[in-house]
Amino acid sequence: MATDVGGLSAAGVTVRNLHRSFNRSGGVLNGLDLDIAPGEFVALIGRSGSGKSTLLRALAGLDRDVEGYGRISVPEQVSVVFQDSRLLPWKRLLANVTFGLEGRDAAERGLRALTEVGLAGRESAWPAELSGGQQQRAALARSLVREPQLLLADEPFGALDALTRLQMHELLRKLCAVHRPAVLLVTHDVDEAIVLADRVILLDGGVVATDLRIDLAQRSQADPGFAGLRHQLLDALGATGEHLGSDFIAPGQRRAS
Ligand SMILES: Nc1ncnc2c1ncn2[C@@H]1O[C@H](COP(=O)(O)OP(=O)(O)OP(=O)(O)O)[C@@H](O)[C@H]1O
Repeated sequence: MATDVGGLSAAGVTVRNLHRSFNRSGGVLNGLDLDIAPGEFVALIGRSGSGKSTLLRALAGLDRDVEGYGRISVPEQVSVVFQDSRLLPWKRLLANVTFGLEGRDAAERGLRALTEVGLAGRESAWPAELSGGQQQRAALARSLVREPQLLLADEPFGALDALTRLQMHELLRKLCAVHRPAVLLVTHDVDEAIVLADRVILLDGGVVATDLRIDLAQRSQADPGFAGLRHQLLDALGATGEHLGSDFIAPGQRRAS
C-alpha cells in the first residue's frame, strides 16, 4: 500500500483516485478522494452496497487486491472495531485486550484500558460472561491500548439496544477526546453520525457525494442545528418522505440486530 503522498501528515488519512470493483458489472469505488486530518472524527454513511465497508477494509489493509487502484496513505498505528467484538472466546478479558501487545507493561496498560472503558475488575472474565455492550467496550479497550493514530469502526454499535448505544456514544466521545485518534466510523444511523462526528461524508456512486461539517454547540438532538443537518443528510440519501428506504436508520428508528 502506498504511504508516500507528497509530505502530507503521516498521522492523517489521504486517499486519492481509489478504484475497486469485484466483477465486470461496474466499480464499487470509482476514483474516490478522501482526507481525514489527525484527530478528526469522520462518519461515513451511504445506502447499503455503496461501498462503505469496502473503503474501510482498504484503509485497514484487509483488502490486498485494492493495491494499484489508487493511492492510500494511513498512519502507522491503525486499529479496527467491527459490529461484533471478535474477542477470542478461549482467552480471558485482559489476555484479549493485550493480545499481541509487546513490553513488560502490557498487563498494566491492558488494565488501564479496561478501566477507561468501564470494565475495571472484569479482567478475568471470559468473553461469554459479558453482555453485548460490555464486549464492545472490551473491543474498544483492545483497540485503544495500542494508541492508534487511526481508529476504523464498521458499525460498532449496530447490534446494541438504544440505551446501550447512547452510553457507547458517550464513551467513544470521551475516549476520542483523551486519545485523539483520527476516526472513520461507518454507520447506518444518521443521528449517530451527527452526534459523534466532526464531518459526515456520504458515499454514492463510488465517490464522496456529500461532505458536511458538523458544527453543533451541544452534541445532542437538543441542539437547534441538529434537525437541519439531519434533514440535509436524509435528503442526500434520498431518504425523506415516500423514498424512505430500509437500508439506513431515519430519526426515531433503530435497526434490528
Ligand atoms: N469480497 C467481495 N466479493 C464480491 N463482491 C463484494 C465483495 N465485497 C463487497 N462486494 C460488493 O461490493 C458492494 C459494496 O459492498 P460494501 O460491503 O462495501 O457496501 P456497504 O456500503 O458497506 O453496505 P452495507 O451498508 O450493506 O454494509 C456490494 O455490492 C457487495 O456485494
